[in-house]
Amino acid sequence: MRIKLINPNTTWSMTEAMTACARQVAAAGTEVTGVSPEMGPASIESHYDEALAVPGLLQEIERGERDGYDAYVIACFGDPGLSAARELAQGPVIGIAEAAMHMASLIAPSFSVVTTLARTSGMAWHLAERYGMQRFCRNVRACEIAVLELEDPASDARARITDECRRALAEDGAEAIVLGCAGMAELCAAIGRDIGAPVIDGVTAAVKLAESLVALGLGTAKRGELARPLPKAYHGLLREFARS
Ligand SMILES: NC(=O)NC1=NC(=O)NC1=O
Repeated sequence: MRIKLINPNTTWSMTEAMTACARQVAAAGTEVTGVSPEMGPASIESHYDEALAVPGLLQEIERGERDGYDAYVIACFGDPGLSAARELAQGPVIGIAEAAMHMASLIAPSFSVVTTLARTSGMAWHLAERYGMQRFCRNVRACEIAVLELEDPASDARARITDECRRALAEDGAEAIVLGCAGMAELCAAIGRDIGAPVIDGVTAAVKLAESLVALGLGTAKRGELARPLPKAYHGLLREFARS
């Protein structure tokens, strides 16, 4: 099977890192292709960034449909454009926040999210509510690390994230941790060993969920809300999004 992993931000080094993590867990018969859109923000740290990431993301979904991909992963913790992407896709489209929260709920009665900037915490709380995860989610903690700082070898990002994870276990009563950024995927295993508790990265969780759904012959339900968008005109820069 072929899975298209879309990092909605335009930082290709981050795309390559998360795709490598995805390929490490992918089954033998699964081909994972990682891409960033041609247009969009270098990182997604606000509602504004998220809104401007969606057109490029949807372009990649449309291209994926044309190229015959079996499933998609939206690899940004805000799950940007998830429902719109599901309207375009025949196969499953999995957001990393939804995937990580559901996986955490299967192995622990409670989890805390450890994320980047405090200003994105509200978005994580909103997703927990939207996904019915309020009774599991004990807290959303921010390390005040910019997304692209995660890639800086000179940054103390791993130490700061690990310390916040420890505080989540001690203070929130969380029994598992959900990493709140695709850029943290490479740190997941090491942090899990350091803190002695399950740490879930949404990128790898989403790849395995996508694989499972495809293996079960399950795709996006296309009868109602997630049916293909209706044909209509789109103007200006969005002109190319018109479909017959
Ligand atoms: N909470 C986050 O920082 N999410 C993210 N921003 C990105 O650019 N990628 C993410 O996963």
